[in-house]
Amino acid sequence: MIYDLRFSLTGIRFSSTGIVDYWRGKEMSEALNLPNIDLSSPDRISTAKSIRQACIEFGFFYLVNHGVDEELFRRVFEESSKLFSLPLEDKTKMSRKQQRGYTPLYSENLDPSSTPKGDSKESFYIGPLEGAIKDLNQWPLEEALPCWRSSMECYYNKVLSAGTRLMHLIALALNLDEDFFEKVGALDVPMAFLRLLHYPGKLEPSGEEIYGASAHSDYGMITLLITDGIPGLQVCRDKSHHTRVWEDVPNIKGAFIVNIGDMMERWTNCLFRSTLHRVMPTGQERYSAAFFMDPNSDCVVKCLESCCSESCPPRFPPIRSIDYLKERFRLTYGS
Ligand SMILES: O=C(O)CCC(=O)C(=O)O
Ligand SMILES: [Fe+2]
Repeated sequence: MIYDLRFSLTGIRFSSTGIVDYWRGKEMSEALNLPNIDLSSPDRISTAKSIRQACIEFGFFYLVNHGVDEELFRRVFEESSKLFSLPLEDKTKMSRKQQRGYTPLYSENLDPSSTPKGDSKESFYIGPLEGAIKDLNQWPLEEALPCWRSSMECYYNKVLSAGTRLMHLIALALNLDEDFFEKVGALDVPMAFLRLLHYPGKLEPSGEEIYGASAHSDYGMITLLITDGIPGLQVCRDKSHHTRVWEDVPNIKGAFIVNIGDMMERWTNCLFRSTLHRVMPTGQERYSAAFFMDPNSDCVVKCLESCCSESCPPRFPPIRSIDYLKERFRLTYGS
């Protein structure tokens, strides 16, 4: 028997894979209360401790006082909406190549075990703006969208700078020197991707289970996400449990929602968790922008000494960042 009470935002579903999904909605008092991390706090030691706690407990937190102003968030969403409103033919001219450019509706399936159709979202990726690979980016024609490229470049650079400051605190949170991630070469030219996302409100009727983004964890070091405030994002804190409990992540205006990715989980031998999350369609159109901050291609991600011992050996072998990312993209897109 399949119960699908998805649109009530509180429900239970027994899927064909035998995994039981249960999710808590707004009506219940237990809305997920993620910690707030203040990036500009002068008390860096206490901030690092709070980050450590948040990464162990949730793998998610809000980041405030990060130096990227709300007016720029607004501009990003305005320009993003202009791009997704272009005729499909124009968007298709910028189709995803080398992980840059446009991906159409249903082209990506983050969790093939749950839904064969693919996710109901379209997206646009912007890769590193520095180094030899900067020219791989694709941009809409300036005549069509005059302020588009400059707005996105400005946003990319500002989030990268906030993300780099956050990585210093994450190093402190792991009892490492604050420039540890620079020293291991993760941040020279980080493989940072800005991904604009658009979830259409109305979907064509389908007999299949459709997600905005099906259950997944992010691949890299950290992700800094902003949303337009429309709900839908949910996390499952215990991915290994047979019953998956999904909790809504409320938006906080002006704050980044930060989460730990799989490569950080590998670095920390699962001390910091890369938490499963998804986006449920609510019938409302939704925009978000995820900034995936991943290590420089050649950086080798290897269990930190402070995170392993004889009784707790490394769970993953060392891997080069680019090799790990390529494999994950291959599994997601089939290419
Ligand atoms: O749109 C969102 O709120 C989350 C998107 C996401 O998780 C992703 O693109 O990896
Ligand atoms: Fe994600």
